[in-house]
Amino acid sequence: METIKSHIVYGGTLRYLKHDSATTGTSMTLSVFVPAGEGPFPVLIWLSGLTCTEDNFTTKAGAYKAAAKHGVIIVAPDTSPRGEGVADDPAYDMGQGAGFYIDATQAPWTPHFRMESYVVGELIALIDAGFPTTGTRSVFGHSMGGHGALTLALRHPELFRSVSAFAPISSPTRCPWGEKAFSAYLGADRAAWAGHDAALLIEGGAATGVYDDILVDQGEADPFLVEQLKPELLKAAAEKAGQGLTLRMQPGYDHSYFFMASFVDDHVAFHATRLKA
Ligand SMILES: N[C@@H](CCC(=O)N[C@@H](CS)C(=O)NCC(=O)O)C(=O)O
Repeated sequence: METIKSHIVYGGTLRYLKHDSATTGTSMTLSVFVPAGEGPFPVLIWLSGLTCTEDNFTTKAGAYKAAAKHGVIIVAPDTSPRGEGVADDPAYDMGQGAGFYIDATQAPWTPHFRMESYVVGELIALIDAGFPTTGTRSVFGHSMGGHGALTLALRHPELFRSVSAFAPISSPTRCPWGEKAFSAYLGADRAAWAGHDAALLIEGGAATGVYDDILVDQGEADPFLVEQLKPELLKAAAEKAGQGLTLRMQPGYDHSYFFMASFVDDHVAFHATRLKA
């Protein structure tokens, strides 16, 4: 792992890092905040949305004051493999910057687009080997990364203590962003899609009894709310399955990091409580 740059913030150390990933077959970038002190500290993984790199959350979310206060490491990976020789698409919602936290099964995406395996395998191992962690972790994210946080937590409940999301794509099999990405990365057979749909996973009882509560914040003035995000599908699924879900509709807030900065302290506290239980 190579350190690109490092800053002290709220007494802790924030590093931008780069490493060669065996999973994606590319160089991958990430940021890691480690609080002051020797630790060990629990880990909170952040997954960003469409068009983002590790930098958007790191510079805009304002999460490190709360992370320092609660003694939590925060890791923010890039949203996809990148570089020459990596498949891409001119659209903002496909290809580089739009990895959707799944392992592609279709050409031309298969060799590098393996973001599920990257996050739950290599990234977790890298952090536990390179930093003073307790070996416990939680996950949260925004939009495409909210979908990533929810689905990875539901698919791998043994790896995470808690999960939360901002404006998640609640049911990618039932919205244009998800239908487009899943068609390309997973193919036309919708049977392969269901296992990567948070609402369907919850409805099917994927992690019932594992997570006491799932915290979701959603801005009511988010331009993607009705067509893409559909938190009502998450809510209906949770009610049907008896899954704890706190969906907070936030009047006036949009889809931006200003919205997330306004509520990120609540999310860090939500996870810190569960990581230290
Ligand atoms: N049309 C927008 C859609 C993408 C978008 O809103 N991305 C969200 C995540 S889904 C984001 O976090 N953008 C980066 C930022 O606000 O820093 C764009 O191209 O920026």
